[in-house]
Amino acid sequence: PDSARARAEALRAELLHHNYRYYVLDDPEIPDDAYDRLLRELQALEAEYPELVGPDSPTQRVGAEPLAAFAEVEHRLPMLSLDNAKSAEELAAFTVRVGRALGREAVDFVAEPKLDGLAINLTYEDGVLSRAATRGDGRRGEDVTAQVRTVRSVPLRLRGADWPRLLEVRGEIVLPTAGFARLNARMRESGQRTFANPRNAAAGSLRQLDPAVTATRPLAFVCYGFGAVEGGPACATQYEMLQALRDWGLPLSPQLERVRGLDGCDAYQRRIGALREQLPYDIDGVVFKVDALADQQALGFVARAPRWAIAFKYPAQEALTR
Ligand SMILES: NC(=O)n1nc(-c2ccco2)nc1N
Repeated sequence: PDSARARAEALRAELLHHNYRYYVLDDPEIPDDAYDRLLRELQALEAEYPELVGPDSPTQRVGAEPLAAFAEVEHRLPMLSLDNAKSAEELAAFTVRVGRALGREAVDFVAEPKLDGLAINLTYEDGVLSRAATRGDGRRGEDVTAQVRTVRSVPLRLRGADWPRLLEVRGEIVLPTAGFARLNARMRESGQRTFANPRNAAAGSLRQLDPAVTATRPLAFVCYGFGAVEGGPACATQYEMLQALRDWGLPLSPQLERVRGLDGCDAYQRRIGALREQLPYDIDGVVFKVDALADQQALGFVARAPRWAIAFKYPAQEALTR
């Protein structure tokens, strides 16, 4: 059934594109019912010709039967933890230390909000999502592939071209504040325990053995880095690498910026601190990373935290009665 195969491939490509428009760009091109009609046509084709079903098919978001437990997986490269700066003085000390170690005055940093969710590692092989794992202890985490496949802003297949044959993407799964309130209301109605905060709700939703339950939770994904990379374009800076991830269809923080020196970092942390309540999800600070990858290599790490990055933390938000 070559015509069926061709039709299924065309539908898959079209549905992946519309999923990207809606869930990653938040800018759909077609109405929901048109999307559902395409999805139902593909589901019917795949039911008639099961050999057409691939792991990147949008019909395979809510996948297999739940496993009895989570498998453990080892990250190809450890997932780092971040050193904290809790004051403008400590942030200044970080930028001075970095400038001195690099023998340079104004160092460029990549700056972004520090999302307060669950850190995960996505593995794309030949452009197709092959595995997702929690951070765990930094070296080993839990295999949550089936659960992460239900998160619509995680692409099942990379867009664009010349992506690396192996690409590990690091990011945060969050439960946006609006969805968190709706979820707790649903939990109360069904007599279940509510979640204390969106971070616990995201972790609880991902660490559900049954992916069908995860699929009912309004989770979002924002990527902020990469792990093992084999092949693909050579990038000299963190910012270039993040733009490449964006081109391949991965969602980045809208507040991602490049800033210069202490003044740039300080202005950024003030700006995001003023925006904090308006952001759609919880953040517990901002993160600054030295932009040039050669500088990151030169600075290396202390224990597990890199010398080339710092998290500037805000005071904990008053425990809002959500
Ligand atoms: N949570 C969060 O938003 N993070 N976490 C990192 C990170 C952790 C280790 C290296 O980078 N970066 C950002 N934006």
